[in-house]
Amino acid sequence: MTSSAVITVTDAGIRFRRNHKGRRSFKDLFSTKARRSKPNEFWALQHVSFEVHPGEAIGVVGRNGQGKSTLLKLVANVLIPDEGSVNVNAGVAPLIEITGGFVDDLTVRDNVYLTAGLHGMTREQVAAKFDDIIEFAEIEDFLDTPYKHLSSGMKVRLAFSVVTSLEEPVLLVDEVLAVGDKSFRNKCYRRIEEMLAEGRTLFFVSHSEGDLRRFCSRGLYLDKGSLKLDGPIEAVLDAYNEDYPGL
Ligand SMILES: Nc1ncnc2c1ncn2[C@@H]1O[C@H](COP(=O)(O)OP(=O)(O)OP(=O)(O)O)[C@@H](O)[C@H]1O
Repeated sequence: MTSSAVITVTDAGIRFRRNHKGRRSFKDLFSTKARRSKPNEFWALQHVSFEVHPGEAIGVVGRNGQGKSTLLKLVANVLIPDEGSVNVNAGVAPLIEITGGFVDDLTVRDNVYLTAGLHGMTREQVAAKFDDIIEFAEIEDFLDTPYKHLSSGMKVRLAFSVVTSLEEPVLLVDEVLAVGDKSFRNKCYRRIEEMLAEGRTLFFVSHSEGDLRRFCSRGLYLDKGSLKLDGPIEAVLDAYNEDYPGL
């Protein structure tokens, strides 16, 4: 790892089971690695290596199911690789799986405090930002509403607003901009641009070429669980379009 890298992924691999019945048994916990059963396992990612430097904006492209979200979860430390390593030496604000970080039965207000608190913000720091977070999400009238009663668009607004208010150097965004309406999307674009101007590092999964070209200078192209290409975003999109014309 070079000293300036903020993310270093070295020969990382992760495998999943295709069905729940195939889950490892309790007995497997006590078996040696070689003797464990491996029903229906497959490698969602394998032999993935790259480094990211502070301030880079990286777009992750690939067809459905090729490991993009899995890669972001590895960087967010939500998943641990089965092979190789993923080192992230900065705080990460993850906007991945929208409903992930929020608690259904807590109110909007409590969820904001909880999520920001989990990322190290004090109550005072959250209080100072609270009105801005709610105003950006445009959910002033729902502060005491349980999170589960928000519409799906409102959930996205809240998640985007909270996560981009965290003072973490690395921002992970997985396919959320497609969900909001047009005016909200434009606000999100401006906020991402502000964050990039501040020198933060962006990891961006999207199926929108326009969004990828707008924010990202570098691309990672995942195909069949491998990192097929790591290069300038234009070259990565060209390669992807060539492999899968008309998508
Ligand atoms: N927790 C899990 N358990 C089992 N399989 C999983 C799990 N998470 C992901 N997978 C599988 O791993 C593969 C990669 O999934 P992933 O969500 O990373 O793809 P993706 O490239 O983000 O796809 P999309 O563009 O559809 O969002 C898929 O085959 C998916 O079914």
